[in-house]
Amino acid sequence: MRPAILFPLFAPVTSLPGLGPRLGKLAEKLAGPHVVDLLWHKPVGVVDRIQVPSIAEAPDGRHVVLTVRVDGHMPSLTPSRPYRIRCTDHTGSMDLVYFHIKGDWLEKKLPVGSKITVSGKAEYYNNHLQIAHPDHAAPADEGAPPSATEPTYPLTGGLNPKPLRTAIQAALTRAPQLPEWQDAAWLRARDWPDWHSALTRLHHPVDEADINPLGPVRQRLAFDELLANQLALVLVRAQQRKLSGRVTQGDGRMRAAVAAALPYRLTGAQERSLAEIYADMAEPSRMLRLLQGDVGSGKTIVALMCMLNAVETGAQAALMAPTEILARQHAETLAPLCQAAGVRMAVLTGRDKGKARAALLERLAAGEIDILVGTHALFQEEVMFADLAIAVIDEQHKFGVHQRLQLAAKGRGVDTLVMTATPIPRTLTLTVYGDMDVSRLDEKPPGRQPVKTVVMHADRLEEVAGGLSRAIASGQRIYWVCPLVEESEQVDLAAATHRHATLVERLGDRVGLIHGKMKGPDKDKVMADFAEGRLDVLVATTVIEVGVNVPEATIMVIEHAERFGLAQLHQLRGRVGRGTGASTCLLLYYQPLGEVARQRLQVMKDTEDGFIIAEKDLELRGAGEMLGTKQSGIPEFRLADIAVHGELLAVARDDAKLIITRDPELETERGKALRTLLYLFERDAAVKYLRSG
Ligand SMILES: Nc1ncnc2c1ncn2[C@@H]1O[C@H](COP(=O)(O)OP(=O)(O)OP(=O)(O)O)[C@@H](O)[C@H]1O
Repeated sequence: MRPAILFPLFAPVTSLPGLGPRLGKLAEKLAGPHVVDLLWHKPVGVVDRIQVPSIAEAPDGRHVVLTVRVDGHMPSLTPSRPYRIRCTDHTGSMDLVYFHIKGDWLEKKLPVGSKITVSGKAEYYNNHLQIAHPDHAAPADEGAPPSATEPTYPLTGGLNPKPLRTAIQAALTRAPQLPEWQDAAWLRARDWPDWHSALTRLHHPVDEADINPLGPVRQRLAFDELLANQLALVLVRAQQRKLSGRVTQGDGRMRAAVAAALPYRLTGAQERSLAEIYADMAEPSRMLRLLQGDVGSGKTIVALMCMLNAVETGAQAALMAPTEILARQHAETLAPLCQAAGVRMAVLTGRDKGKARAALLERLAAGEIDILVGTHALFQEEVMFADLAIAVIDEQHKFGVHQRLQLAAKGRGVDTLVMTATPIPRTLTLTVYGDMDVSRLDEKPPGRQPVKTVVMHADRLEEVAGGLSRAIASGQRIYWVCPLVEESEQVDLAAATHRHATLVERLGDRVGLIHGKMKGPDKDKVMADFAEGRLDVLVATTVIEVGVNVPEATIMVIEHAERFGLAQLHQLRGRVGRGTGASTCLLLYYQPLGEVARQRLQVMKDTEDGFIIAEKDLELRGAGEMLGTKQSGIPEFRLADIAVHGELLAVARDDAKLIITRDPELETERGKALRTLLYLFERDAAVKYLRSG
């Protein structure tokens, strides 16, 4: 359970002064639901104010604080004119300027003849000093004048700097002194402050160094966050090791039957990865291995072979996919091969209900199903295996680390193989998977031709559509991916429906539409129609993003390509070029491209190597945005920035391993402090793996 000392930090943001229900909602949107989230909200700049003795001495462009006398109010006469307050001192006059406000309340607050302190950016118009929207203007004898330096924060519409700053300052007063979890010698060597001082300096910066990502304050806090992340992963891993595994070594007969039925030979990379996996399965400890293979590298057959290795011993295997479409597709690919090997395979997704489902579960529990393919429905409690020996999880980062273990818990000594096509740069792999063993499919099946990628403005849409009718006439199949509209499936859908209608008009009725809101069986039907050639064109929202395999499809059109993340474009493009035919990918953009957008699309033109694309993406956009979506499973760091703190990540990994070797249950003084660190960064689940956790 979370220690009491942290309770104040996990109170809702609305418990902070000034954050009522309305502003509270905005603060939550901006930073997160808890007080601690405001502490993690980093300043982006520092206002550096100077006290000036008189109007004549205020330097242009600087933030100044000065004391003046109110001479008169000049209300705005038309909406386009600002409200002005004329002020003077013994050296001259100046104006306070307010746009778009009715200033009645200002006359009361700053009455004519009163002495006031004002603070804001000094600007000269026609040699006359003015301060537009001062951040402070109050009677000189009322309250403290603003401090010399003040942080500025990222904002969201409707939440002004002042209430946000007040709330963050209040959050800071709730931050307790916590026992030190970092190694004292390491802190001294780096000259880093303790946690509380670091936070205080972050939110009361004296200069730019206090908010600079490479300064000691940010580095300390980033390292705390990275250590929490790595420690949690190491604990999960250690937990896996504690559980006993099993030795799995099939006799090879089923695999031989499948190999004989395959229309191709395995690539060198597939053989190599399989050898690694078999060796791992033969060890008495549990396997926890990542199979990383770029789009179209042939992971599915590798998955089947490892599952057969287990089935040959009389045990069972599970293959879990992130979506219904993929689960069904895997099942379809595997069915003929399973049949050839005399293996009983079944599919279970959320869609299976009633009697059929009950019968399936019964057969599974009785050991009459050898391989179960499905979606996260496999996690359900009623799903019980007779003897599960291996769980293969496709595109695991859509699931969580803990879900992965949940599936492994359905058997005795279950080996886990996680498959991913998302090319995650090496630095980031660590944050998602920690120190998993990795097998790589770094070679594509022979005969693949490079996908020709063309970037063009959408005003050539007509031309593109014309080209498509020629392609269809020559028997090609086409994906048409519709614009991605952030956070609005509804609008995505409208765009796809509209595009479908225009393409039907132009190309006839062999144009299908598939989107996330469709019912499962309808989706299956459209997919099958496209895969089997009854449809020439498939208009889709991004539901086809991962894993769909129709080797005959050779053209991919992506509208509004500039809105997609590079990793996503790479995934989408990976849907073509999967057979031996020459393929093309058209990236259409609408807005004139900015420099970064242009460079990103250029990367897509230049290379098909997922790892290069991922590294470039990281470089061009920063880790936070890389995969765009929250469910990508890549932890969203609040204080660390992987593009800047990559080196610290490696240190955190080594540190975490060392800590767990020396103090596996986190029971020493430092160990206890580290538990607090895990709670602070909401890695509660990891603490549960500890004795008395
Ligand atoms: N050794 C091989 N030789 C020829 N073709 C192969 C080989 N291995 C796999 N394939 C074929 O390559 C295609 C892609 O394989 P698969 O669907 O397993 O890719 P994947 O790695 O899952 O890719 P993605 O992550 O993009 O879905 C399939 O049509 C498959 O039959």
